[in-house]
Amino acid sequence: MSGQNPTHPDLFVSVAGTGEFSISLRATKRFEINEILAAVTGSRQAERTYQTVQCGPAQEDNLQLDSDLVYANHSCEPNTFWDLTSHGISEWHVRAVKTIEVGDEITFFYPSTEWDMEQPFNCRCRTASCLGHIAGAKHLASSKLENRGGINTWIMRLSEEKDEGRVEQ
Ligand SMILES: C[S@@+](CC[C@H](N)C(=O)[O-])C[C@H]1O[C@@H](n2cnc3c(N)ncnc32)[C@H](O)[C@@H]1O
Repeated sequence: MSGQNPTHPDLFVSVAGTGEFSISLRATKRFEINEILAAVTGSRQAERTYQTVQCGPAQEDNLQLDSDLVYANHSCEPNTFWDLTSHGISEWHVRAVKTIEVGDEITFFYPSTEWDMEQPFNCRCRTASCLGHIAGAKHLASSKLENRGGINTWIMRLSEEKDEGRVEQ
């Protein structure tokens, strides 16, 4: 749980009870734009939960993270991209898309990995471009996803197939 046995204390730690969320992930070092924070590791599982990260186009493509990355919250203006596009799990990683200062919350855009979330929520990221309800990419227009960038390619593909009426998930 939060605060116990941190997995990457020199990079980030989970913090309980500060700000908007019960648990959030905070940087313990500064990261430059495009710097890789950490590998995304865990075990594949068929069940999708609010704590899994989708790692491919199928309903069964889910990853139960085995690190403090599991505490990363969603933001509509995130400071990281979770690149799970490569076929090899060993290449999956979290990359900074903004400069991240020590103490900043580390966030990512959940619909960049999640097609249809198990547990949608009303977003509390408080950013100017907040989308409000976050339920996964399936519930967003593909044009919106395209314009913002930082979306895994298989999510973009599902979104285009949905536009063409070819996906029923
Ligand atoms: C994997 S957990 C992230 C850590 C979580 N904050 C915790 O306390 O365990 C994902 C859950 O955090 C909450 N969450 C994450 N980002 C959020 C946001 N921007 N607005 C509201 N709730 C959010 C939602 O309940 C979501 O299902």
